[in-house]
Amino acid sequence: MMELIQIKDLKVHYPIRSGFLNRVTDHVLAVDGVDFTIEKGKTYGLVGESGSGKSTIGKTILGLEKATSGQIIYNGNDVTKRGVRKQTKYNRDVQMIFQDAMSSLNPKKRVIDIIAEPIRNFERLSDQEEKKKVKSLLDIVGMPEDALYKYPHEFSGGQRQRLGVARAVASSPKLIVADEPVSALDLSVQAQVLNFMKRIQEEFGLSYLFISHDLGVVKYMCDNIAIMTKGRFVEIGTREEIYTNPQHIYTKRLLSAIPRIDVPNREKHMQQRREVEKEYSSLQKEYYDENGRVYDLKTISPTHQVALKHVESEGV
Ligand SMILES: Nc1ncnc2c1ncn2[C@@H]1O[C@H](COP(=O)(O)OP(=O)(O)OP(=O)(O)O)[C@@H](O)[C@H]1O
Repeated sequence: MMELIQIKDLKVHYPIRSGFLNRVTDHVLAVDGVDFTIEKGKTYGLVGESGSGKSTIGKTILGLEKATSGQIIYNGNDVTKRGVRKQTKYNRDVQMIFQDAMSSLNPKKRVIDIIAEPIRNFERLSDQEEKKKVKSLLDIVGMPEDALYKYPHEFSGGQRQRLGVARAVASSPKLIVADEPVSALDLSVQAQVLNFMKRIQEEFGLSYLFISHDLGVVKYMCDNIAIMTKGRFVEIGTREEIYTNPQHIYTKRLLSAIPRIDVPNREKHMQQRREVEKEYSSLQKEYYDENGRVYDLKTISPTHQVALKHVESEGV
């Protein structure tokens, strides 16, 4: 395996301020100690429900949020340090695609300026060269040349997402953080966008960090997957492992929630789902870690890095 970027014991805690002195009284443990590696040319999926900390990991890798502790190692450098990101090609090598291309594309700018922006940040091209480059990027994402001088509102949601991808690949990145890239799109358009994201991945040898709450989409896109809840990974594995042999009740529960449209198996699926829900709700025992923090069984897993000690419900 060829590793591109390594995340080590990453924690991102947001301060909560209160009282008339506006003192920090507590912290949201948005990301609370995760380890993973994204390989070259592969897609790493982060799955979990709203608020589990997925976006915070993405933003911290992009340098938009500050790590509280831990390391992000890229080409041997720890890029959680701002100075390191500036000195290296990191800011150029790591780009993003957002869920909502409408709000991430400047409505007052024309397509040529939107897509050329990352190029302008990193290299000086003549107007001619720049135009040629933007045209080729439009071609790569399957958009016509006459898009050059149009504005974002003149396109459909799927087309805007293509423009977002064209901008993300403009600086020839190595990694793209894609945060819910298709969630706002119609199902038929989702498939198109996912397919050309795959095509571009092959063409450029790109890696993706693919963030989604949709296990159907993740199965289609991701080679390795981490299931997240409350700032921690409860299960990590290859696509095969996660989908054919899920270990953690939380993963089983997410999988059983994928809607089934094949009618003959629907009743069987509903039965499995009821069983998972029953198992999930019957787990009342609690665990605590070395700092005395208490966890539900729901939120920890066999792969948990911290040695958790078991507390019988009656004993606490
Ligand atoms: N700037 C912030 N200040 C304080 N708390 C924050 C901030 N950003 C996120 N949080 C909190 O951190 C936790 C993780 O949020 P995050 O957005 O990473 O989750 P998520 O899994 O991406 O969810 P979603 O899919 O809804 O975006 C949540 O409890 C959220 O309320």
